[in-house]
Amino acid sequence: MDVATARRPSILRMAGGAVHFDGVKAVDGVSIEVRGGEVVGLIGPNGSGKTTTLNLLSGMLRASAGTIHLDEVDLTRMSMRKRVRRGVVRTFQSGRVFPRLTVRENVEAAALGSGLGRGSARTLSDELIGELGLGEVAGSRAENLTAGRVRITAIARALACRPRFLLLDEPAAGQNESEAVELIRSIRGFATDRDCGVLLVEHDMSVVMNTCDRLHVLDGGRTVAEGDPAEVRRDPRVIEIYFGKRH
Ligand SMILES: Nc1ncnc2c1ncn2[C@@H]1O[C@H](COP(=O)(O)OP(=O)(O)OP(=O)(O)O)[C@@H](O)[C@H]1O
Repeated sequence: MDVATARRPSILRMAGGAVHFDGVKAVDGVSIEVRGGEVVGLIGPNGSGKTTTLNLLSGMLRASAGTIHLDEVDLTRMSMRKRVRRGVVRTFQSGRVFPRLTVRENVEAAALGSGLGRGSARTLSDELIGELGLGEVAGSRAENLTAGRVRITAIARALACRPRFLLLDEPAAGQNESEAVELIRSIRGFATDRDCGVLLVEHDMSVVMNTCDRLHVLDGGRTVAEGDPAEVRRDPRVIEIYFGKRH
């Protein structure tokens, strides 16, 4: 590609982000970035600050220190709603859906809400439903689904918003390892096709090893390692956290 015309990927970036709760340093000076089209795994033991980092990036929580930018735009003090309008979309571990609507209606509603017309919303939701393996429950009400399927429906809704950056809180919770890997690969396919950056929280190192472009490891609210998954896997501090005496 001609270097002069090559498009620079968008970047969502937090620099020195911090938040404390009653003296607990939940996140303590974390710098993290995600580029359009890449999938970054945010991992670490219980209580290491993963969800809080997602909350800071999405605007659910305000940082007590540090900055958050989407390219040149300062998001640090911007509300969650405004960040969504700019394309920064977060999902929740519990999966948030309309229980009385069918899976298809849930996904279409999100696509319509993002400004697509009826025909395009239907096409996109059919595509997402197929890709995420929801075809056989497309006509079922969300209230009748298993917890795992509700979570995947919530992910389909988030993708239907056509995000520039997607922040996923344990998308594969409750799935076995091969289902988890398959789900993250599907999300990855959409991210790559649409130049969407994904930051996903995951407990399980083996799930993220083969599905993420980069890993960011937290412990005690601080970054202990980041980079290529194979390198991170060999980092002595990561080995200590995941395979050392503490576990
Ligand atoms: N609203 C809150 N009030 C008080 N303390 C909080 C709050 N939210 C998080 N914490 C504390 O901040 C620290 C980081 O929590 P966080 O939920 O971000 O960790 P996590 O890595 O996502 O953990 P897990 O893997 O268990 O979900 C923990 O010590 C937690 O108890």
